[in-house]
Amino acid sequence: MNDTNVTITPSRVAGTARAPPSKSYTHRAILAAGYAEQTTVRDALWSADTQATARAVDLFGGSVEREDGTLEIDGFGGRPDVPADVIDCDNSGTTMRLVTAAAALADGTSVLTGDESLRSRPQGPLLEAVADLGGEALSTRGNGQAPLVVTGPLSGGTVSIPGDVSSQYITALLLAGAVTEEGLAIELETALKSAPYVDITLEVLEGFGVEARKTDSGFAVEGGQTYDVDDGEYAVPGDFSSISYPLAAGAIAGDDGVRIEGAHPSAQGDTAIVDIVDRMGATVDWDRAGGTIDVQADALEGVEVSVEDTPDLLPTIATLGAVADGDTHITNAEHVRYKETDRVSAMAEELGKLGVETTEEQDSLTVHGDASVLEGATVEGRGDHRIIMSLALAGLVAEGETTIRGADHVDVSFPGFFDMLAELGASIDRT
Ligand SMILES: O=C(O)C1=C[C@@H](OP(=O)(O)O)[C@@H](O)[C@H](O)C1
Ligand SMILES: C=C(OP(=O)(O)O)C(=O)O
Repeated sequence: MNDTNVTITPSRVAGTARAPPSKSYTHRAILAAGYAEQTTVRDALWSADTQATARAVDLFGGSVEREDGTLEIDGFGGRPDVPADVIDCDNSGTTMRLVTAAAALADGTSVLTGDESLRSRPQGPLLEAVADLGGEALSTRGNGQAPLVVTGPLSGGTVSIPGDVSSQYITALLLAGAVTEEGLAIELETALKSAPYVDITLEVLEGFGVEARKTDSGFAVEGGQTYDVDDGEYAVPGDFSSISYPLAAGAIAGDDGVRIEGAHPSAQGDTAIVDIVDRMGATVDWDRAGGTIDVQADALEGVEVSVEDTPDLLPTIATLGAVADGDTHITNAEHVRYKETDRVSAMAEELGKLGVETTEEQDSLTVHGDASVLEGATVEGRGDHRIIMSLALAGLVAEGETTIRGADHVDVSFPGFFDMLAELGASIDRT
């Protein structure tokens, strides 16, 4: 992995692209199916990250079989077995958080690790929550980062947790809480960032017949519940974080229009990208019932956008801002620094190599847009799928050649990304 460089030269794009299935829904559906008896998950995303969650379900005593986009999942019988091996969550934060809480249900000890990026991301608040609930959860280095050692079983109770580091802690506790004896009440110590991701969790739980709810101070889930989906089948909707890339490509280089299929409404906060591209000046039409979005390029103008609810859109918006005229001010962005890379700095520095001026603050990124200054250069993908895909968009308009190093990492969320871009007409050379 990470050996492929991709070179893009200025291109116009046109035609139809299909959104890959949602990564967030797929992770949750795989684990929910692990808690259930037998489930068919249709239209699942099979990417490096979702495969990490499938491996965890296997290690907990379930089984995940794949045929095309369909997963046949046998659950681990309500409570996970103690894994016979270390759980390697690879690059996936969602896997590590969701699996940590699941491991705390097992009657014994689980060990979780991941790649270098994942081993630098914050797990401390979730470890403390597990410990407060009567489990044991340690960072081997004592720095709140993986490798993690988690010992269960915990039986539930009330726990408080910050809401401004990762919403995945809440998701993890809700998914596990449903099969504890006592259930869980989760009290938020701060306002919740990335809140729509918890809405996705509530939607998936409902789909699996599990009741969980918002409370005045946070969230709650009753214990002793059974995961069971109607007709044994769960279907995953299209991914709006992934849709942001063909949508932005159409907005900056789609003179004859780009159509995106598989764009049905769901709880995803990242549907906000449709409105953002519209506000910037592109022509956009979302047929929600038909699940298609049509976008056509136009002169774009800078906007102000809060990414409080939509952290994964920051890299896409930063590239749109670089091509737009005037400043794009991306606010409420501090939690975007805790991803596969510090994406605020990563986008500032890599766009800078293409000649784009930015102003970075702890909680915001301002991109001083001017398409005429974009000039091709060699940029680093930094092992971060969203940085790679967003820099590829900039390559569509930067003069000369833009080479992205380590471009394979798109397989984390969007394995066919460069094929899609090439099919839309982008000039791409892989070496
Ligand atoms: O729960 C999820 O599926 C996700 C939640 C978000 O993370 P945070 O809650 O850590 O911001 C998001 O950035 C990530 O890509 C997926
Ligand atoms: C941050 C992301 O995912 P995760 O937290 O699961 O690594 C992402 O997909 O952008």
